[in-house]
Amino acid sequence: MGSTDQSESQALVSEGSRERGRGQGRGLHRGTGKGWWRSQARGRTVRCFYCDQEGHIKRDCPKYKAQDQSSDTAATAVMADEDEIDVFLAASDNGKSDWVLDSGSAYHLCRDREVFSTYAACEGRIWMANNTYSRVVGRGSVRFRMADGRSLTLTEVRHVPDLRKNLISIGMLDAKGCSFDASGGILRVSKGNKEMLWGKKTRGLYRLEGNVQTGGATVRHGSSGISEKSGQGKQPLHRGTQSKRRGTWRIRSGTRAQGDALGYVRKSGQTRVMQPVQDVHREAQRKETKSILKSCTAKGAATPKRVSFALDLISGGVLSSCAHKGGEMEPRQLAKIMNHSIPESLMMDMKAVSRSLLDLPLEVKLRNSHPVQGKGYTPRNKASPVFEGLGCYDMAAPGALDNFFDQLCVTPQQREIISKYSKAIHELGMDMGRKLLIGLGLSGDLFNGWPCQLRINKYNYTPEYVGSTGAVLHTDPGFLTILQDDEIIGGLEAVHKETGEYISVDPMPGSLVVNLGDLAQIWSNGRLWSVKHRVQCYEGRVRLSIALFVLGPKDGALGAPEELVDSEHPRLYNPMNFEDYRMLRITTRSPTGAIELLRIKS
Ligand SMILES: O=C(O)CCC(=O)C(=O)O
Ligand SMILES: [Fe+2]
Repeated sequence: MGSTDQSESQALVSEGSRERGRGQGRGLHRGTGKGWWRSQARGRTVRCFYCDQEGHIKRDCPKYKAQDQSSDTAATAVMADEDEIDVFLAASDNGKSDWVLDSGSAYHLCRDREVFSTYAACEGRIWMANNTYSRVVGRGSVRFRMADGRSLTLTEVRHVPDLRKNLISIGMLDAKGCSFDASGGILRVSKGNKEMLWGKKTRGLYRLEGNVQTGGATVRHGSSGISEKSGQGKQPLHRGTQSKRRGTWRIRSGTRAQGDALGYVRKSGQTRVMQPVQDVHREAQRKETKSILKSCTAKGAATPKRVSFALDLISGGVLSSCAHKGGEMEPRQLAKIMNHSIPESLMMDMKAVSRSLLDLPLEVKLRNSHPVQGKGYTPRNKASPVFEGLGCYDMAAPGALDNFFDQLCVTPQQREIISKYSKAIHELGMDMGRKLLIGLGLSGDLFNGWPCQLRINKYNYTPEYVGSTGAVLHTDPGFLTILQDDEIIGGLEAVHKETGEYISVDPMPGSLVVNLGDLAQIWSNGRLWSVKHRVQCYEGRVRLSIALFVLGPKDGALGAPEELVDSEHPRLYNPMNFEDYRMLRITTRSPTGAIELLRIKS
């Protein structure tokens, strides 16, 4: 992918991590988040990221503190829930700690607070292979004494009290440059030509040959995420304070678990073929996503909240017809689509190109100008210190992309990728316009000739911003938005229409988020709803998203067509032209409520 951001490859499952401590993740983005930006962040009105009340921050939140203290209880409660393998390993834990290496987990996960040698409480969630979330309550380092006496520290370990299995993520090790070799029932993990750790196969699980070290010995953090000390004097292998069930870390192999169906090593004839771990994860994610989508589109299935908007265009039908329920329209606000027409490789290439464009010097980015504010480059500014965005207005119009390319001195190879992606995403948008009409019992080419804007959004998050807002609560003023959000860093949150709750729209690699804007609500006479959403900073790492905004017709006002207006459905909104509506929102400073100004009083 040609990315320069080392942090981005670390996670493949979704996690919203909102840290209390400051230690983790620092220094990854040197050169950003310097003094001026920090002072901006400090000046904001505070809102608790845990209970959403104003006036205090999460660290001081009484509810957060209460849950934090009760996390030990939660960890104890899961003891009764061990499966057979866990019980076996726990029972055999006579002075040895059991750690499992896992190709299905995107993070190192540990359920025991007391084994961490460094620790910062945080709040987040992690998507598990059984399609549920578990709470992340902290992160830090865990030290091991390997069987040969070397000391090893695993960093960036998430503390997940609900966990049934403690896992060392092969994906994370891979992202840190480790290589793997499995033979004779031993899995060896090396870095360069140095062996870092190894696991022995027991009942299909590779168990780390080493012991957790607790206590105050020095911890040295390596940039690789694993640090190593050799030749240390003997230390107690296992402290008396450790519980029996501590440290059941396994290496999962082959067919053992749902999220792990592929294993990390494939055999081809007699030759062992190492499959790129990232590919394995992506495949596992795809499978997981599909099964979630299946479960939530299945008849009568209880839909878990986090995927309540999930929608599969292939199995679920078109956007709006999918929203029909018992003949009645149940408007959808936001959908996550898989199985769309855009190849994942193209999405990733576009992300890589976008990242490099936003890494250009400021003076170059400023050349992406447009007479209308917000349609070209939006630099970071006082009101929005983390956000910047590049824009190509009316991207399907002749010459628009070429102009964008010239402004930013885009290379021929980058041009090809952007052109391909723009064509594909634009076609998808147009297709959705047609399908929307079909879903409403109409026909035609709804979006034909409408200007669309391509925008590449970058959120320059650093740890100081965790818990703050990257994009304020808003609705999109246009008709439809198709977003390729960050495949790793979450943060997009939509407001549930009925409950008013924030629902986090978590990353799912390969998926696109589709949401409707104000113009869709006006045009559909209230059958479709625009969704209020915002972007929060969950992690102090750069977040990147690419949006296609289908805006509105170039000329003339857009209102509900006659077919959607009758005595039972009187016209709700006065028609309006997109640009006028956009100005109305700006002048009335109404990023969410301007549509009410168009409501026809009955
Ligand atoms: O970056 C995102 O995830 C959402 C961006 C967004 O809401 C917008 O550009 O309107
Ligand atoms: Fe938006």
